[in-house]
Amino acid sequence: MRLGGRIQAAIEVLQDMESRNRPVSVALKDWGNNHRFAGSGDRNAIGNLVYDALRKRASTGYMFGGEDAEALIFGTLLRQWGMSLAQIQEALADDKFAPEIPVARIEAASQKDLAFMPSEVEADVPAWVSDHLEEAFGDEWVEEAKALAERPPLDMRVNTLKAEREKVLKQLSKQGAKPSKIARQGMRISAKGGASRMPNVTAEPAFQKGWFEVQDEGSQIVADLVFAQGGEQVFDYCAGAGGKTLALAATMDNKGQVHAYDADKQRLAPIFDRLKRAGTRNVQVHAADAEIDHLHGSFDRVVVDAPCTGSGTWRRHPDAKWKLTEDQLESRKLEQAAILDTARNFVKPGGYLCYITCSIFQDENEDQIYAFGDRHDDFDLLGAGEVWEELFGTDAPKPWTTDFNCVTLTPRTTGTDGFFFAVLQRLK
Ligand SMILES: C[S@@+](CC[C@H](N)C(=O)[O-])C[C@H]1O[C@@H](n2cnc3c(N)ncnc32)[C@H](O)[C@@H]1O
Repeated sequence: MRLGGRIQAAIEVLQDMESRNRPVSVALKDWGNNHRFAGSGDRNAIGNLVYDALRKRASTGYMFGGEDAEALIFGTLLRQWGMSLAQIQEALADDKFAPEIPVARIEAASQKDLAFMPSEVEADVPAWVSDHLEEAFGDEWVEEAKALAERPPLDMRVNTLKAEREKVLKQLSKQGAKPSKIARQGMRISAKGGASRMPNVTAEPAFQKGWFEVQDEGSQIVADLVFAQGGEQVFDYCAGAGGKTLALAATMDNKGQVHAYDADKQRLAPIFDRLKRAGTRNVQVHAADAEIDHLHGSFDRVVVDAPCTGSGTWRRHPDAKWKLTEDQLESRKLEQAAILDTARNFVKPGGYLCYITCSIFQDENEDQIYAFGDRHDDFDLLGAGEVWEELFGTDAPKPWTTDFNCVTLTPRTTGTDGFFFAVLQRLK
């Protein structure tokens, strides 16, 4: 396919997503199934166009006077793919699959006065979200939000149970993998622009052999901040598909025990294959409440990687940014408080309760921790900032922190997805 056909396809995917209220991944997959002739390069380019368009939906819509699919896709070519109108015209000339170029709209958008663009539009977030971001980041909230509207890199974590980072980096050097700036076992392939493709690293023999996992650097860092030590008893209470479980087991060098539990069996299901491939021998998986009741008061560390709005992952899931509602945020907050209150029972006296979210909203983060402290005076909030310096030194990029206790990672500060980490110690 030439660029014209790809543009037309991206417009159709956005329209389909909108009219049938479907996730972007489903609309893209459906388009692929209905257009079997399209090669992987075409699918990738169409996906890039659609995801980039969603990342800056509000600001592009503002420039074009509407958030319709035509405006968003041509706006993406101009703003994010760096093409001029003349270049677009040249690329689409004599392409019978190309849509008509909205020349007048593009010219008007290029001349639009942006001086009065509302902050939430510049930030590319829903209007109701701006208060939450301002609460979290003060005057810097727009810059923080803008960094969440950029393309993310591909991050991987080396599985130290099977390989050393140097060795895996060598294997992936052709793909452009470099050591991460913060995570000690991290590797990164940076995002490039336009129709560029991320390599399919899971097809690499090194992945099949379990030498590395695909995991955002922020997720690796918060797993590291748990500070699990070999020989300890650790409970991953919201284990999901096991991203943190695998990282914890590797940090502990297969010594001690990691117990992995999730209230949702379906989410837990992939963990078994992943554990096998990674060569972990110290993980017990629990899919039923009855299996964990007797574990009260027995853990050195309990990790609550809580269900949340996922606002820290909007670079990777830009459609979720526009679908999130205040009601959903309120529901997540109630769940988080209830899970913390239950999970604390598993911590032994002197042990630690680690709270993680992939959200950047204070109401899901600091506010939850301070409210938990008010409800339970047998827990003390410790300084995660000190653990940070011990693990990553003082030269690495620093997270956002208001009090040196709780830390918030963001694309702008740490170059990672947005994550929150806090640790409390059980006193008695
Ligand atoms: C952020 S995800 C976990 C991601 C996972 N730890 C990882 O690193 O890949 C949150 C998980 O919490 C689980 N969850 C929701 N409510 C729960 C509850 N009441 N008890 C335990 N887990 C719960 C969800 O099923 C979901 O898998």
